[in-house]
Amino acid sequence: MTESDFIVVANRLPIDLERLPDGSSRWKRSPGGLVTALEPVLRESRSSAWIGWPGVPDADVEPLIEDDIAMQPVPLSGQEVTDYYEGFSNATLWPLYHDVIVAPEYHRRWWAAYVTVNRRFADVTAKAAAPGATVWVQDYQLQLVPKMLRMLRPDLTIGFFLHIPFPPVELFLQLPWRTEIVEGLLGADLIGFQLPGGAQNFLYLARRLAGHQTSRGSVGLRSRLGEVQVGFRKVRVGAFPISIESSRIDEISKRREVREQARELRTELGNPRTILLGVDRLDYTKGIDVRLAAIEELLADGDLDPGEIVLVQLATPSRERVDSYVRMRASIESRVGRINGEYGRVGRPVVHYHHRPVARNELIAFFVAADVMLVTPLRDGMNLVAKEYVACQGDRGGRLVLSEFTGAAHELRQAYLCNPYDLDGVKHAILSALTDSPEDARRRMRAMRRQVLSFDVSRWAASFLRALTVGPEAGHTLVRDPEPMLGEPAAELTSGS
Ligand SMILES: O=P(O)(O)OC[C@H]1O[C@H](O[C@H]2O[C@H](CO)[C@@H](O)[C@H](O)[C@H]2O)[C@H](O)[C@@H](O)[C@@H]1O
Ligand SMILES: Cc1cn([C@@H]2O[C@H](COP(=O)(O)OP(=O)(O)O)[C@@H](O)[C@H]2O)c(=O)[nH]c1=O
Repeated sequence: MTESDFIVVANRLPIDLERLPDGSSRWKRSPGGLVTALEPVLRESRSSAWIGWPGVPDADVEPLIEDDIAMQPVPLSGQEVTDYYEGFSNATLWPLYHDVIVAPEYHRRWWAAYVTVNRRFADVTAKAAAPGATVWVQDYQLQLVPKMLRMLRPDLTIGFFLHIPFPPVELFLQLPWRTEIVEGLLGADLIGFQLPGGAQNFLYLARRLAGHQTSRGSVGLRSRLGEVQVGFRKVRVGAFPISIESSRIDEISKRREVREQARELRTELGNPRTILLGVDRLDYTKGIDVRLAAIEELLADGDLDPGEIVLVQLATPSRERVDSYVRMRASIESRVGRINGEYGRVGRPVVHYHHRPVARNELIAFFVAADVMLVTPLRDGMNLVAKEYVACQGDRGGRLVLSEFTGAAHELRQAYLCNPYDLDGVKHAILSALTDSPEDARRRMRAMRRQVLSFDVSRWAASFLRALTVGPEAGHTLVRDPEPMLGEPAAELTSGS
């Protein structure tokens, strides 16, 4: 592989290797919003590469070019998939960073695998980067890579972006390896979070846990970066809310064939008066159970007529061997069965539940067909699905019910916002969305479309990379606390991110 000037390093490649029963294999698109967001960024930049895991254990894959993107696979053994990916990444960090919705597990063996795999990613990147290259490390699976890479290649410019929430300080402090993680991240020149709250939580930890001087002023969106003084280096910390290819999705949603596909979907669903839609990876953070519980109660209360509405729930399989995911799937599927058993008729279920990935263009037809989109996570870094729905609405007044605990809710203020822990509040938001006047719904949607169409994914990438390579607006005065760490309550904490 030739050396690259710009490298994205992520746990996954944008394509996953799929092993077929006949022993052959093929590539398919990887799940999740990280890939959705970064794929267009990389497709547009020359002399670039994407370093990541090809999605299956023990895959011996040569570097390849796919869809104009040069890819460098990093292999993981079966045991590493268990300990680093399913274990430390998705049964320790993922629940810890998502408000401990399920209890995080702390195992030294998983941590050791996390260190080993992070080192492998750093080694591969150090070999692939041209002198003075820019490297953009992604997400919670690779938080040690910035420091490891800086030690190997001090000539590189290193950025890091966290796609999931950075947790409140009190929760982060549970982590036995908290200082190593903070110091790992501080190997970067710029650390990006989805929201200012996450950046501020991190600044607090850099000061109190690692004893560095940091700025104290508040961090702004894409501006007013914070700073951490690490020896002679200044590390900047900022908030860069991620987005989507808004105009492309808008354009696809207006195509005649997509509109036709949306009409066919409505017909296939029995021409209900109202189509409600949920689109998620099957993850306990997404609050699929919350929206099902709300719909079940609204049906029981007589506020929804099962003859008039259908809920389509598309649920992509995700992390299927992690215990909490296995339990959540069983409980969601049993609730779907109960709702249909109670309120469906022969050939007319109320909930259409599909446990499979849906291709992007097909998904857009669902967004066009849906009258009400239900996005009810208990916590979510951003939630690109909410933005994609908005981008697909054209001049229609589709209605978005949106959890306050998503990153997207900080930008989409005109959605029907709800607290997913307050079931009555969720029911109320759904009923408001259903009964609001068409003019009001259109007014809300117009405002959200302005936001989504102006702040698209290329603007997200450009703002991060400009701050990384050119340098941002100056930060604030640096301050060191008299006593590094611990135990005392954090006075200026912002919860979540
Ligand atoms: O790779 P997986 O374990 O299958 O998980 C898929 C991805 O899920 C997460 O996505 C996040 O990134 C989105 C884009 O920034 C954001 O909108 C969403 O809120 C996040 O949950 C995860 O962070 C990725 O690393 C995974 O690839
Ligand atoms: C269910 C489903 C989703 N997609 C696409 O995946 C991403 C999901 O991104 P989001 O930020 O909402 O959440 P996570 O990253 O998963 O935590 C979005 O672009 C969806 O359009 C898909 O292509 N197919 C699917 O079936």
